[in-house]
Amino acid sequence: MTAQKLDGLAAAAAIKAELRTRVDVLRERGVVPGLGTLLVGDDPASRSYVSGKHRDCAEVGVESIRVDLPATASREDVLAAVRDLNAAPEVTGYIVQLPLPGGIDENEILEAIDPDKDADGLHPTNLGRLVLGVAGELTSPLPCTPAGIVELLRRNDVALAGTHVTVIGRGLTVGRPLGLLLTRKGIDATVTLTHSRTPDIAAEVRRADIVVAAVGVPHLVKPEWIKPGAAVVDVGVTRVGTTESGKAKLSGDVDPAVAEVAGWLSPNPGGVGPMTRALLVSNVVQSAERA
Ligand SMILES: Nc1nc(=O)c2c([nH]1)NC[C@@H]1CN(c3ccc(C(=O)N[C@@H](CCC(=O)O)C(=O)O)cc3)C=[N+]21
Repeated sequence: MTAQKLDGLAAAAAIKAELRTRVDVLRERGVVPGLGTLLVGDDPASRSYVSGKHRDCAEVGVESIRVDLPATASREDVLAAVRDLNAAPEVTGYIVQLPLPGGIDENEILEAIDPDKDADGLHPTNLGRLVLGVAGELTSPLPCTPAGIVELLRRNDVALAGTHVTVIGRGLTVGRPLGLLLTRKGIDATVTLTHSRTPDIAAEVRRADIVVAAVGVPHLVKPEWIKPGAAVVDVGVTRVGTTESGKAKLSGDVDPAVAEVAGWLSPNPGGVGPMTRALLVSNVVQSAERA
């Protein structure tokens, strides 16, 4: 057996096509959505992610505003840049690329973002709205990777209601908010949220209908762990070296042999990454529509 591919590039392209129509409607009303990015330092992976976000915006007709600070920037420099982005009328939503260089308190920076311009859905007010709103429509921005995972499954007709989902990883951007999202009314999955101190992760994965791996441990998830036919979503990426031509060699959290047991598998790259970016643009368009 070989798993069906959860194609993130295809799903992201469909979402971006839908967003383009919404952006055209906004522009006719004189509203131009704009995404700001704040990047501190020169980590090559972060640079490449930020460039990808600007490319997506251009495809959809969203303006983008790029602010880059050197790795030596102080807490005050970063807070000043955040205040400028909060005040800039052409920025309808923005992100502060994580991780920030050591010594800068990320939570303090996230709290300084205007929640109405929080394109990542990581401001405490918006995370709080996700906690408070178990049912009904949420108009606040959702964290992009969790929302992208749910969209990727939905667009591939992988049912969520009544299923058991095991999430590996409790990080701020994926595991923790994903647990909240999947247990909302209308989605109705049952979630086991595992982490580095979980005694037997393999046992928690074995009973899952859907597995989401978001830890950044190369090939952690083994085929013997997977219930035959389960859907497996590979989120983590780790640089494991460089090719002869100098390109980064990347490894996901899922052993490729899982494809022989799983019913669905998201490739990595080409799975969750493009979905994260599409949902980011979606948050920016949504905030421009609200304004
Ligand atoms: N405030 C903040 N928000 C984020 O959303 C955020 C962040 N900080 N810090 C880092 C992580 C990582 N992340 C990725 C997004 C897209 C790809 C992506 O599109 N990857 C491509 C390949 C990468 C490439 O071609 O360069 C793929 O999976 O196919 C990867 C990683 C967002 N993050």
